[in-house]
Amino acid sequence: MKKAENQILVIFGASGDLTHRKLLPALFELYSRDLLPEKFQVIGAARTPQSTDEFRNKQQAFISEVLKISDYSQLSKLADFLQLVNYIDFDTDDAKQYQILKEKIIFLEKEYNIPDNIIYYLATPPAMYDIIPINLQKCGMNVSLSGGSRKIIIEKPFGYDLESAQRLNHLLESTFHESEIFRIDHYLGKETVQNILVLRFSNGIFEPLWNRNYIDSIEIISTETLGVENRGKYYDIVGALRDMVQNHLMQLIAFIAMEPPATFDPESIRDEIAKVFKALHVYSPEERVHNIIRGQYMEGNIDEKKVIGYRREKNVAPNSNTETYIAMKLMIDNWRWGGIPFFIYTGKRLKEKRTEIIIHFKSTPQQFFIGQCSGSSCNQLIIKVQPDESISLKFGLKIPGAGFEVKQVSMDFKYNTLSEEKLPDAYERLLLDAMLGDSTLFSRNDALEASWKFIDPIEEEWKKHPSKDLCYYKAGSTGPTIISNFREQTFRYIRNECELPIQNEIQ
Ligand SMILES: NC(=O)C1=CN([C@@H]2O[C@H](COP(=O)(O)OP(=O)(O)OC[C@H]3O[C@@H](n4cnc5c(N)ncnc54)[C@H](OP(=O)(O)O)[C@@H]3O)[C@@H](O)[C@H]2O)C=CC1
Ligand SMILES: O=C1O[C@H](COP(=O)(O)O)[C@@H](O)[C@H](O)[C@H]1O
Repeated sequence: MKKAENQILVIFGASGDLTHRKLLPALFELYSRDLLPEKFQVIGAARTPQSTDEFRNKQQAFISEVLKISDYSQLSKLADFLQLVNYIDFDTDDAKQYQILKEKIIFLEKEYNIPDNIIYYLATPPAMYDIIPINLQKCGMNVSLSGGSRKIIIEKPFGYDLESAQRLNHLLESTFHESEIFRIDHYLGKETVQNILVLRFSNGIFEPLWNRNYIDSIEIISTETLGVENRGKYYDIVGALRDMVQNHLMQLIAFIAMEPPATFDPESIRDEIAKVFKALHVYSPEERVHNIIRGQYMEGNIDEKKVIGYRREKNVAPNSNTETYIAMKLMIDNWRWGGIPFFIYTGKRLKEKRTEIIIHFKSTPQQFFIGQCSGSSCNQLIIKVQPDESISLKFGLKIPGAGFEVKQVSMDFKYNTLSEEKLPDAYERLLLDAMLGDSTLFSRNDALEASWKFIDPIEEEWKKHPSKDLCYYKAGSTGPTIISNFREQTFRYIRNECELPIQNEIQ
C-alpha cells in the first residue's frame, strides 16, 4: 500500500464530536496498520483552553471507548499514537491567531524534520467554512513557498442551497486549487459503496442488464433509529432532504446510475457522477406533490424505550415543520434510465438502522408458474450497505415435488466471509485518500452544484407552504410511506402512521 508524503494535519474544531468520534479513531486505526506517513504530526485547534497533555488524555478516553479498546498492548499503542497529536487554543475568527498556528507548524516541521506539506481539516460548525480559508490566505498559509503541498478537507454540509454552495466554492477556489480541495461525503468512504463500482465494472454479466430494458425500478433505503441527538440546532434548519438526500443518497444514486468512466481516474469518474446529477428530472410543482412525501417523527418506542417526538427535542422549535423523513421518486432523464424510477426512503427514529439498495429486474413476459414471486419479478439484486454488509441475488426456483410451484431463493455474499478483519470505517479511507491526494471519492464542485439545482426547488416550495402535506409517524415505526403498488409505482401513506386526512393521500 502506497504511503502518503510526510505531512502535518491541522484539525480545526478539534474539541468537537466529529474529531473524537471519527477523525482521531480513524487516524489511530491507520497508525495501527502502519498507513500513516513516516513523519506525521497532528495539530488540533479549538477555543476550549487546554494543554496538549490534557487534550491527549481526553482523546485517550474517547478513542478507547469508541474503538472498545481494553487490552494493554492496544492501549499502549494508542498512547504512542497520541504522541503525534498536539493541541492549541485557537479562535478561527481571530486573524492574529493564525500567526501562532503558523509558528506551531514551523516548530513541528523543524522538530520532526517534516517538509512543508500541510493538510487542513475543517471540522468546525459550517459558519466557519469561509472565514478559515480567508484567514489562511491572509497569513500566506494556503500556499507553500518552499514547494510543499497544501490541501483542505471540508465537512458537510457544503452549502445550504445552490447560492451558498456556489459562494463557498468560489471562495475556496480563490484560496486553493480545485485539486487541493476535498469535499467529504462519508458514504463514499464506505467499503460497500465503493464496491458498487467494482461490482458493476469488473463483472461482464451485469453491464448488459444495467439499463431501462431489464431494470424495472431501483430502491435506495437509508433508515436510522437515532433521533437528532444533540444536533437539534443544526438539524432543525437543515432537515432530512439536505442532511441525507442532497449528499449521501445522491452519491449512491450516482454510483448505481453512472456510465462507465473512460478510465478509472478521479476526473473521469467525477465527470460521470456530475452527468447523473445534471440529468435528474427537476419536478414541476404539480409533479412534486405525487413524487415526494415528507414526514416528522412523533413520540414512540425505540428498542422498547420511550423516546420523545421531534418537536420536543433540544434546540428544535416546538412548532417545527422540519422533515425527519423523506420518500421520493426520482427520474433520470437520459438514455440508460429514461422512464425508470429510483425510489429513496430515509428517516430518523425508524424501526431499524439499515442502508440498502435494491435493483428490481423486470419480470418474464409471461408467468407460467404458480406462486411466481407473488406476481412481481423474481429477480432482485440487493446491496446491503450497512449493517451486515452483503450482496444477494434473488431468483425463482421450483419447490421440490409435484407440479411447478416457484419459490424465491437467494444467492448471498457476506463481507465477513471475505476477511476476519472488520471493515474499515469510512473516515479511515477518506483521510488516507486525502493525504495521498486522491480525490476520486470526494465531491467535485460541478456535481455539488448540480445536486443543489435539483434540491432547491423542493425546499423553496416547502418554504412557501411549511406544513402542507407534512405527515407524522410514530418513532420506532417503519415510517409513513409504502409503495402501494410496484407496478403502478405510486406512493401511498400508511394510514395508521400518518395524521394527514385521507383525501390527502397520494394516488
Ligand atoms: N459529528 C458528526 O458525526 C458529523 C459532523 N459533521 C460536520 O462536521 C462539523 C463538526 O461537527 P461536530 O464535531 O459534530 O460539531 P461540534 O459542535 O461537536 O464541534 C465543533 C468544533 O468547532 C469548534 N469551534 C466552534 N467555534 C469555533 C471558533 N470560533 N474557533 C475555533 N473553533 C471553534 C468547537 O470547539 P470550541 O468550542 O472548543 O471552540 C468544536 O471543537 C460540522 O460542520 C458538522 O456538520 C459532518 C458529518 C458527521
Ligand atoms: O451525515 C450524516 O450521516 C448520518 C448517518 O450516517 P451513517 O454512516 O450512520 O449511515 C446521519 O445520522 C446524520 O444525521 C447525517 O448528518
